[in-house]
Amino acid sequence: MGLLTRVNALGILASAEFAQPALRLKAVLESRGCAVAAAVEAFPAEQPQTSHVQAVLVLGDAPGDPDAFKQDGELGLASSLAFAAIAAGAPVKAMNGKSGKEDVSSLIQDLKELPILDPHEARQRWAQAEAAAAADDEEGLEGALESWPELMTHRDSSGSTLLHHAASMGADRATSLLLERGADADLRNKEQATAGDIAFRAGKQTVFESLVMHRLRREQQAEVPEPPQKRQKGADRQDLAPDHYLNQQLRYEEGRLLDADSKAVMMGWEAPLMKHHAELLLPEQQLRICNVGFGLGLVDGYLAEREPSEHHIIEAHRDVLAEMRRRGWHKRKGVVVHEGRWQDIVTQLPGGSLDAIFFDTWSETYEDLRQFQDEVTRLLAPGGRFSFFNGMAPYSITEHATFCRLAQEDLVAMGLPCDICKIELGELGNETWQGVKERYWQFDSYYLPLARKPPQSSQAKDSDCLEGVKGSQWRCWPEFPVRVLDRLGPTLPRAAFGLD
Ligand SMILES: C[S@@+](CC[C@H](N)C(=O)[O-])C[C@H]1O[C@@H](n2cnc3c(N)ncnc32)[C@H](O)[C@@H]1O
Repeated sequence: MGLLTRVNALGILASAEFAQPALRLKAVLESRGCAVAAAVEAFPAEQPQTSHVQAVLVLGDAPGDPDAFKQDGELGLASSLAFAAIAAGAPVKAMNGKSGKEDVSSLIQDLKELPILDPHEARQRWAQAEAAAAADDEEGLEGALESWPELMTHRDSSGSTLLHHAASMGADRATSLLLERGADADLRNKEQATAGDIAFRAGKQTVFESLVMHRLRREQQAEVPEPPQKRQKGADRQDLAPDHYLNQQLRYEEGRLLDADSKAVMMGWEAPLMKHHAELLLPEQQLRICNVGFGLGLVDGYLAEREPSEHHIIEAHRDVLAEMRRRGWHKRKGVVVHEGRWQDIVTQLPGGSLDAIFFDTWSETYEDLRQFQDEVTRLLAPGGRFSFFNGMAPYSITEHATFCRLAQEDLVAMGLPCDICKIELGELGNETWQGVKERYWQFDSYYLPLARKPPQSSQAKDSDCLEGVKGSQWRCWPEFPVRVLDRLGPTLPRAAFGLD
């Protein structure tokens, strides 16, 4: 009861037998100024009056229809708000059975009689918790959360949670406490920034790292991978099936390769990056390289300049293969073009037959990259190098750092420690993206991964990652790949990347 008088946004999940009490309760709460997102089984839902809820009431026994709350539309929206709040640590109260119905009735009665919470008092409670979070006052914060658990899911007028405030001040103990209590680190404020993004902007490395690692551990524990976050260049929310892309007609225009939907498969601005990848993959002549994904042929051009003894190219798209033929790649000395998907080709290449591998496909997810990495260990000769276009999750630096670290952890587990070379890319400018449906990159810094298979001989130097290219900076494993002082440039809205 105390809780219901304090929250100003409540979620209700009710089974059909509790429909009437749930609707009466909703009406009385709304009359007291509390926004309600009610998902009532078998009852048409109204648009929730709120975008987040602070506490959840579960009314009734299990719903008759197991999928009752998963539907599209308002019912599903209201229930997903409630489930998200539960996941974010919101207090939950359940009432069921005959006594539950009686309890709801008396609750309604009591609410009608009770004075409405003084908004000034509510603001004071929030201010107290926010100050404790920002000051890294663990005890004060714990006390506030014990008394008012709904503060865990409260948002202020900027849409920020306590975790955002702790992160902005670099309050690491408060951040850990909030995360331990289930605070949702994915929540975005009105500027679409997560707590991690805020820590980055505020220059708080320790808190940034702990939020990234928290996100990473969740990712690793997720039974079902979360596709939108595992976004390789171009993979869209639905994770386009590769066949779909392969059946599209592509067009080469003004230094770009576009798909049928005008999404950019590859763009000329990546040329300096491709050059860096090529230089680092082939530090000397007469090495054996395999590149996956020809695109504009930029990286292959730079690789060829370094005179490899064998140059394998795997390419799946007929339009790209036609362009390669037109440009004479099939007849080049030392070049072997493998026509088809890498998934069907790499297993046929002999183990230990390559000194370097580059991977840059399109419309594939992190899972595909990980699957490819399984083959890399087998294909590389001792001392061999592996790199890939690192365009993962470009819409948020926290997400990007999470995937950089995930890839590093996956690679090291396969015996391929991976260093990161930070390249200053500079601002790309809006004009770069004109005529392209969605962006696939935004940061002024690029985190180039270079994994190496340990050499057999003990004489091999292991410091050669530090012989970086001009203007580069190395973060050698296990150093953290992203630093809060790295220049990123202005942050773009997620819509620029085709996300909500
Ligand atoms: C981003 S482009 C590569 C750009 C290239 N690094 C360059 O420097 O121009 C991606 C390429 O991967 C190809 N591709 C996509 N999926 C593939 C797959 N499963 N196997 C082989 N090639 C694939 C695409 O057709 C496209 O040519």
